[in-house]
Amino acid sequence: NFHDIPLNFFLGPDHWHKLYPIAKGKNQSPIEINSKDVHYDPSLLPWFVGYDPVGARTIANNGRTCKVVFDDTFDRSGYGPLTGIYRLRQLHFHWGSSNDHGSEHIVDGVKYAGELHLVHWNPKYSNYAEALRKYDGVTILGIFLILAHNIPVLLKRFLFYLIKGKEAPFSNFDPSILFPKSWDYWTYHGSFTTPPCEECVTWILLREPIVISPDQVNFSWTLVSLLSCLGVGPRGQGG
Ligand SMILES: N/C(=N\S(N)(=O)=O)N1CCCC1
Ligand SMILES: [Zn+2]
Repeated sequence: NFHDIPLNFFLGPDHWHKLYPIAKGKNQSPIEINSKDVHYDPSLLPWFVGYDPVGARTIANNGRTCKVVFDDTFDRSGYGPLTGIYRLRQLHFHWGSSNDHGSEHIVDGVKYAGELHLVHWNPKYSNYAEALRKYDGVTILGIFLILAHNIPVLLKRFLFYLIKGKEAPFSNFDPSILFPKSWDYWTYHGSFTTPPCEECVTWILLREPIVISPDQVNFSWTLVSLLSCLGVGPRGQGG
């Protein structure tokens, strides 16, 4: 619940280590990617994904972001190129108060307007909580967002429709429809970017950003979120 987040969280990253010592670890995310320091690794495989749209369960506004939760009780959705198939658990967005910042990772000094994160965990562990304690427990797919003019206002409006702290049914959604054309990626080993900050994350960051335009946000998301709040959400063929 929004109010359960300890005050420490709101005091910002410099204070997180008081509750989460790992926040001062050596593999903390986000990082800045400098193209001149990136090494090509021929052993890395192209990555693939197979999301079952029926796996989407709810959409919620936790007061800080919009989060879509998926059914991760069995191998319904997964992706590589890591060892084994990781299960999609949730996706969420990061954005700023204007289009010149908002992403968590920075590329050659560029802050994108936002960043979409798809959080997956390794089912070789018995559950998500155990996966958080393992080096190869979690992988997060990060996609940079370029927002057309005045999108932050529209995103805030979208969040407004998802009444703060309210969760609404949401299904029949395949996140891969949001993916860019190129699936070229950078990868590194890091952590969650907010508490608990565990260093259990293999990051896969797509080099090509996606562009979100007002009509997309203003119409589809708002409509979907409104319908979700009213419990009407997209379901199967019924739409
Ligand atoms: N920081 C996080 N995800 S992120 N921004 O690193 O993808 N999370 C914290 C709790 C569950 C996900
Ligand atoms: Zn995130």
